[in-house]
Amino acid sequence: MTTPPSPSESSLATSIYSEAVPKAASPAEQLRLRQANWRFSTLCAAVDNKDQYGSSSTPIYQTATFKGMDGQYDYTRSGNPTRGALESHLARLYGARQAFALSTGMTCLDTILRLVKPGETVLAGDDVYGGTNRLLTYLSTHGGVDVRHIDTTRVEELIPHLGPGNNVKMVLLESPTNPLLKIADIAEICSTIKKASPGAIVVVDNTMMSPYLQRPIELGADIVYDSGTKYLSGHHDLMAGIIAASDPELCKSIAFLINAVGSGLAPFDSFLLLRGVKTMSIRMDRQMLTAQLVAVYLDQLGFLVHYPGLKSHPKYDVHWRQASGAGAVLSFVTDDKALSERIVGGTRLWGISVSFGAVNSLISMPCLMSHASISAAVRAERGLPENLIRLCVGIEDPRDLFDDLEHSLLAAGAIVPNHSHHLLSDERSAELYAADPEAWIIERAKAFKRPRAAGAMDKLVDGVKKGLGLGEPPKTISGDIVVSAPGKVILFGEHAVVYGVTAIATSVNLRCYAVLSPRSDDKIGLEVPDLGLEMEWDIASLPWNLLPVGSDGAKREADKEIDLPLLNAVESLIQQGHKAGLGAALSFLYLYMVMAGGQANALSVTLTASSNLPIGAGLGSSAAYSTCVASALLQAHEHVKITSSANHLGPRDVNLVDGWAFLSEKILHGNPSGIDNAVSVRGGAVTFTRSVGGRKGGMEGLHGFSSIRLLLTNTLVPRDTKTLVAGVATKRLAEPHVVDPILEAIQTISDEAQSLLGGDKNVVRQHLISRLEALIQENQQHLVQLGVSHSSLEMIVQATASSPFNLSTKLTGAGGGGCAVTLIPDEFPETSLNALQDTLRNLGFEPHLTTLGGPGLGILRSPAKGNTDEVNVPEEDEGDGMVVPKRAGLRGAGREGVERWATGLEGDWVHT
Ligand SMILES: Nc1ncnc2c1ncn2[C@@H]1O[C@H](COP(=O)(O)OP(=O)(O)OP(=O)(O)O)[C@@H](O)[C@H]1O
Ligand SMILES: C[C@@](O)(CCO)CC(=O)[O-]
Repeated sequence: MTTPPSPSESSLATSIYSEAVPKAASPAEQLRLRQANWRFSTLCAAVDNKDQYGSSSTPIYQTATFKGMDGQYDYTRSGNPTRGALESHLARLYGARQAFALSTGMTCLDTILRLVKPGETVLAGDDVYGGTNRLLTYLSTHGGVDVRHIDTTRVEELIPHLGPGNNVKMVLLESPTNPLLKIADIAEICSTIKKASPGAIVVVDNTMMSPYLQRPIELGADIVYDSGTKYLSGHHDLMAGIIAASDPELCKSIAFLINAVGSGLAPFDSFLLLRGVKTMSIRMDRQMLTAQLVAVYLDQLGFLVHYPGLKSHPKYDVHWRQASGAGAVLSFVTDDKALSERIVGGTRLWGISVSFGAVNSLISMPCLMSHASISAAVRAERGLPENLIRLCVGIEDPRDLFDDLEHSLLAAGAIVPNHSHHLLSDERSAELYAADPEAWIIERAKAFKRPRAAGAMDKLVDGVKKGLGLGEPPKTISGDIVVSAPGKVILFGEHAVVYGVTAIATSVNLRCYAVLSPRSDDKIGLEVPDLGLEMEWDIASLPWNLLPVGSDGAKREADKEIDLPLLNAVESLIQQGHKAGLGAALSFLYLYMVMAGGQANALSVTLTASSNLPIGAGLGSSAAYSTCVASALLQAHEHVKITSSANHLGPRDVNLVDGWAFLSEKILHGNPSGIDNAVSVRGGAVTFTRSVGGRKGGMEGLHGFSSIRLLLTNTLVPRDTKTLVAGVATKRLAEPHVVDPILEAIQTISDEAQSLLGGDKNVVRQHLISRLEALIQENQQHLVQLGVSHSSLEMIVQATASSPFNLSTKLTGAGGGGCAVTLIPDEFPETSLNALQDTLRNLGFEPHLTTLGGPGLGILRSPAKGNTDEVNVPEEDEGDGMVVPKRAGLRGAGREGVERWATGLEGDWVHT
């Protein structure tokens, strides 16, 4: 494999400026001619700025109007000095008479298409950008224009449309096409069109190349346009489009339309684009070098790769005749849509995004993202594979990009270690990379292979390994498992509930969400973006030998107690700087192991969890997380199944999840009562009594809760439930005569609250509220006596109790900071509620009104088979409509976006 010539060395990159300098010319003339010979990179950087103060960078003329009637400019819609400077700079780069800067690439196309009249024909490629396709479709349905999509990589396909009497006004080309990197012979098409249809205009969307690599006007095209959002600006910090043309009449028509419509680029964006373009060639050189390596690597691994830098590209010669580089976008097929989703979902450095051309590397599945606005049927007709992955290479260090991509390919099962080749040693890798990057990447790729492309040697080695009981393909799940579970508010009885006192709690509308996704590299992974946690372990390295003999994975019953030697061994595997991360990883890994029951039954999976609950604030974030972990793992082992007809989870499943979530809570909390997980799994409002010392426990639904308004206020003081629960235990041991009467008093409070909230129709509303307020105050006093309040909580108690609010507040959950809950009576005015929230905010707290009650555990049921290929992407907006692999979507959603992410998923949620 040979690397194509560096673009800066290519003759094409310099050809348009190679005028000879005559010896007899004057110094000024000599300078002009020398400048005319400047190469492309020099032209990019050397902006000809004629500012009156000699400013080095072109100033931003942020003005709509200009004074006086006889100046060069009057109104920014018609012209602006910053835009003007950009346009003359770009005209030189495009080798065109004139360049125009517009608001987006699509605005360019819109402007150009206005040159076509109803009844005329537009011939366009069949692998055009989705947005282009959308606008062309609109033109044909609303503008009476005959739009025909043909394979423009085959000139002969154009011929039938150019017969005598044809009405072809415009031919629209992309080369290379996006995302299949097909090549059209621009010069040949131009000459064919000019001969057969002299009046037709050839337009080239040059965005994939930029004027640095390809200048279609020199090849005979009439108009070229580019999305300036891509390589020209290079940082994805602006939107712009450029049109360039040389025919004076065309230039006049385009200028007329831009002024008439008002689509010229704004001054500030013109400034940014002018700044970006200065580094275009240097950015693209770096991007292309890496793109070539990526293409060689994937090709070497046996994927079908589309990239004109590969000699195997069917139109390699045509491309290199008309362009001086292969660009930095490539695509490859995996033959499996789910596999592609796993690859895309597993990368980190390669961001998931539409668009391309910026300094950051991107990965996407065009059929789900940039080309989603083309229907699945049309995509199939045009040979756009659903599993196609597009890579847009940025300027990062190639070694980091390969580490990331390789990790994801391996985890997804797209490649497996190749037994006949060893991994490159670090020294050899460094040596080869420095000496010959292409040789380095070929060697690197040899250590892996595609699973199905096993050679005879591999088969032999695999066979021997299999015979030894090694080398079985890793067990995994068939698709993503998606679950969610709510947090809770305890209204009465926290802490006391640990000792068998009744507590009253309800779920909140804040939830933890989790995706369990398959992987194929014999590893297990955990990603918790809320805690900045990303970990993975080799399944074989887990302490399986510590599992009790006879564990077989058929765990239908949850373990009641924690196996401490196993827990300690698991803990020693976790290197985590902070306590929260340690707890989350420990409970996950422990449950993972005991639920599998042994290595033979272990599944290679990654759990991704994220929550919009404040973590460690007393709202049961750990129980919501535990419920998600338990329910996802139970489904993975098929102990809990959602049938296509079920509209809720049955009691057996609910109890099973609850049991395992409780075990996880034991790891996180030491001695939990079980109320948090009970509410998280079941949702709604309950009274909960733990079974202690032979006394019967139980749980009952409460229905008088939903109409009561509660204000939750987060003190933002971090605390740890485990420590607080242990503190009460110590106090009780030391002073039972103090603690036991408190527990009894709390029982009395819960009893009264239960009868008030239990749906007794005879209770007058006003009486109900005022009694609940009194009970809240009493309960808070008892919690203070137990030593679990905090000065921040007391501040909230006082602020809410003071005039004019006169409200009752107590801590909720474990206390020691965390959240306070305030009862808001029915008649409490909105203005006062706002004033109260302002007061609390001014004190440095975070108040929010929450909806109480609502569903417990939710499991996402995938859409029925048959519909799965039709992704529900809004037609009108490429960006918002993007469908991202579930795991990556959850990872990137953030606290604000997680609920939107969940409701936007394909399928329906089945709740308890
Ligand atoms: N979204 C999450 N992802 C992963 N782990 C979580 C998540 N939320 C909570 N956890 C785990 O739960 C621990 C917090 O539990 P803690 O009991 O201290 O708070 P809480 O459950 O919010 O409060 P309370 O138990 O008083 O209601 C974290 O340290 C972490 O280990
Ligand atoms: C403090 C506590 O009562 C509630 C924590 O949300 C502990 C428990 O019940 O597990």
